[in-house]
Order: sequence, then C-alpha cells, then structure tokens
Amino acid sequence: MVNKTRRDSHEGKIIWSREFTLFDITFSVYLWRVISKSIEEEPSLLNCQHLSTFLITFHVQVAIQKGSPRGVHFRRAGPREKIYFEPEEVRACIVTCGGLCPGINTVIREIVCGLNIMYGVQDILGIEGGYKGFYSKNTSMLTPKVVNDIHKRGGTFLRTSRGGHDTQKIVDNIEDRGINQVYIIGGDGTHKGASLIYEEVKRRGLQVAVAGIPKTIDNDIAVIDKSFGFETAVEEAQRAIDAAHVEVESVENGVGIVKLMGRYSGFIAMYATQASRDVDCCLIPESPFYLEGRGGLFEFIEERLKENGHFVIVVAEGAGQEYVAAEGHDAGKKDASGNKLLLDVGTWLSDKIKNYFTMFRKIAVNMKYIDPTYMIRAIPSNASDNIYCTLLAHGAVHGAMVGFTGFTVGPVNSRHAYIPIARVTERQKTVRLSDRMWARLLLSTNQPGFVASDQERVDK
Ligand SMILES: Nc1ncnc2c1ncn2[C@@H]1O[C@H](COP(=O)(O)OP(=O)(O)OP(=O)(O)O)[C@@H](O)[C@H]1O
Ligand SMILES: O=P(O)(O)OC[C@H]1O[C@](O)(CO)[C@@H](O)[C@@H]1O
Ligand SMILES: [Mg+2]
Repeated sequence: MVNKTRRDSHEGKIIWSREFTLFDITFSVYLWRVISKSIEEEPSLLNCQHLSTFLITFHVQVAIQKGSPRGVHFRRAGPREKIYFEPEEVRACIVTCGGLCPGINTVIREIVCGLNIMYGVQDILGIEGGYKGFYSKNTSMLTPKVVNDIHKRGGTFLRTSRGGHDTQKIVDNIEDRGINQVYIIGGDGTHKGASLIYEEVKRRGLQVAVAGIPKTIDNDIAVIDKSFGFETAVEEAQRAIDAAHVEVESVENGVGIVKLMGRYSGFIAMYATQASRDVDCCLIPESPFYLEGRGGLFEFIEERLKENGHFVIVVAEGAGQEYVAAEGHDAGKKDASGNKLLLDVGTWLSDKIKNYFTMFRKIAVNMKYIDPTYMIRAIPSNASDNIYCTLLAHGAVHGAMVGFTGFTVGPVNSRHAYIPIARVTERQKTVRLSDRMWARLLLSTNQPGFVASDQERVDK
C-alpha cells in the first residue's frame, strides 16, 4: 500500500527510495513559495528532508479553521504515499490518561489494528494506568487479537489515572524501552503532558513520533469540531432526562433536576436539552443565572408549575459554582492532576428550590434529583462515535508512520487534520452565548436570559 523509505545508516538520515525528477523539485519549490504564505500551522516532522515530498500533495491537503481573518491552515490527516518508519523497526506504545469517555477502547483497538493491518507493525505496547504507568508498571503486548472485542466495553482497557506526569522519567522510559511511536489518548491536561514529552524527545534528539488523540466527554478541546464520546454522552443523557420527566409529570408540582458533566463547558447539557425538548431550563457554566427576584429561576419555576404542573432542569456540573462556594462549602480542593474539584451544584440547587417553595411560597414541591454522570461516562461508544474513533485512531497512525510528531488529530470544519499540540492546549472550548446553538436553546426552552440588573430584580 505504501512505498517504504530507505535508511542511510552511516549518517543516521532518512532518504526516500524514489528519486525526484528535476520537475518534481522545481514544482515543489514553486509550490512551497506560493503555499507557505498561507500555512500557519503544521505539525513538526521528524526529519526535514521529507519536506519536498509533502509539498507535492500539500495544496489539496489542508483544513482551515475559522475564527481568524485569513483562517488557520492545518495539514489534512490521512495516508501518504511514502512513510518514514520501517514497519519492522516500529516499537509503538499507547497510553490513556484523565477521566473516562465512551470510545477510548475503540481508539486503542483501532491504533493497534491500524498499525498492524495497514502497516504490518508487530511491536505495540500498552502502558498501564496513565502517565505514571511509564515508570511504575509493566507494559503489555497489544495485538489485534488481544484488542479484538474491547470496543464493546466502556472504560479503558489500559486503565487510566490523574497526576503522576514526570517528563524526565517518562522520556527515560521511552528511550530505555526503544519506543519510537507514542500514542497518547487524553484531554487538555494529557495534551499539556504530551507537549512536554514531545519537547523533551526533541531536546534529546530522539527519533520518536509523539501523537495525541483528543479525548474529553466535556467536548472542551479547542480547534476540533467535537470530541469522541460526546454524541454518545448526549444520547445517554436522554435516558436520565426522560426519567426525570416521567417522574415529575406523574406527581403534583414535580421538579426534576438532572446533573450532567461539563466542568467549564456546558456542551453536553446544551445538546441534551435541545435533543430532549422536555427540559424547561438549562444551566451551564458559561451563562450566569440567579435564583430570586424578577427574572430569576424561582419565578420561572413557579410560572411553569402553574402552567404545566411540573418542571425539568438540566444543570451542568460546573454551573453556579460561585453560589455553592459562597455558602461555605470548601471550594479549594484539587484532584491529583491539579483540576479544581467541583462542588455539587445538583444537591445545592435541589435544597434551594425545596426550601424556597415550601418555606416562602408555601407550595409543596416534589423534588427528584438525578445524577447520571458516571453512568453516562462509563458506557461504550455508540455507532457514530465508533466510526469517529476509528478515523481518529487511523489518522494518528498515518501521521506517526509518515514522520509527523508533536501533533494531535481531529476534524476541523469537518476535515480530519493534524494539529500542533500547542494549538489545542492554549485555551479550552466553551459554549459561545452569542452562537446560534445557545439562541436555539433559549427559543426552545423559553427560559429567562438572567440578565436583569439588581434593581430590576427587586422592582416587582
Ligand atoms: N500542565 C500539565 N503538565 C504536564 N502534565 C499534565 C498537566 N496537566 C495534566 N497533566 C497530566 O495529564 C494527565 C491527565 O490530566 P487531567 O487529569 O487533567 O485529565 P485530562 O487529560 O484533562 O482529561 P479529562 O479532563 O477529560 O479528564 C495526568 O496524568 C496529569 O498529570
Ligand atoms: O471524578 P473524576 O473521575 O476525577 O472525573 C470527573 C471529571 O471528569 C470529567 O468527566 C472530564 O473528564 C469532568 O466532566 C468531571 O468533572
Ligand atoms: Mg481536562
């Protein structure tokens, strides 16, 4: 399927087996001059001598990210005519870090099968238990047979962890084990770690490809259109919302709350609300809200209870953290990776609504609080995420085999591309309140915009 490279061992350089014609070279130089003006973002190469080859196909191989005046261009993901690594010389490893997400096992499976079946790579190691597994655990051998059924299970076959990223120890280990391709599946934190590994590998002059595969159920990774597992999560969230709706419409003054994941980004809550149509109000971290007074949540609940007899709220776990913290709950705790541990906005909101209606409005509300967060995160990916995971894994494999390094993969404006890791770690993706999706949500729920001033809130 691919032309292999020839190794010029005495100089430690890689040269292509096919000689370029003068036309190829002239054309490449011409293309380079024209195209380089518009290339802003490209992944690093393990060896600069590859450049002319890439240029020949480059003009049809870019994906463009909106958001800057000229757009930012990334190389298209996919197989290339020539590869950098001799398959029999590849020793690859795969590691999974951070929280769970539907589809991780599919990505692991497809990296293994992609390497083995498309390129004939035999030597693939599984790093157990996240970054710390590089230096504290034994590795396991991964073959298509070993990973054959794992996509049917949730979680990660390789296990995961937070914390424990020690760049020196990890790269020592990569060097000691003779690993030359590192596949890292994880979220923003994991990619920050991957970036440090890539820098250290480069500093030591190792010919090791470092490839990231973005994973986060929160869909908060910048640049890419969406992250894998997100669709599965939105679909599974419907079951919890349906249950809340059934419960509250079966009783008098039923108020249901469903808490969904989303630390700083309310994508799951926003999409699950839109999909369901049984939700009266969606609260996300990006959109401030308030409870009391004119235009507040309590007023809205009371109106809807009078109108429909029940009310369903979807709240993202990161929403309203400042209110919960203001009530004396300890907000300073962090997990092993340094992420802030969130306070439980679901139980806080439940108590607030119950107290307000029973004590101040003398209305007996029937509260039903559902927290399906881990149930949603632990399931296997649905059909469309499974296909998506396959594209990501194969994209990463093609990129590493061709000699790219320090990159992550993902769709940019629907085109799978190679994105320099630094691009996805510089910011987190959040819901833009000025975007059409949020406007559609407001139209469908007709919830308050929570924009009244303090004065307007009290002017009844
Ligand atoms: N700034 C950083 N530098 C180096 N390593 C980091 C950094 N932040 C996180 N890591 C490492 O990355 C791994 C995963 O990080 P984290 O727990 O934040 O999850 P994540 O990758 O962001 O995924 P998710 O948010 O979806 O759970 C951990 O092992 C952690 O030590
Ligand atoms: O409890 P854990 O496993 O640390 O993970 C919880 C966090 O992980 C995430 O799912 C991100 O992976 C967040 O939405 C959530 O706050
Ligand atoms: Mg994270």
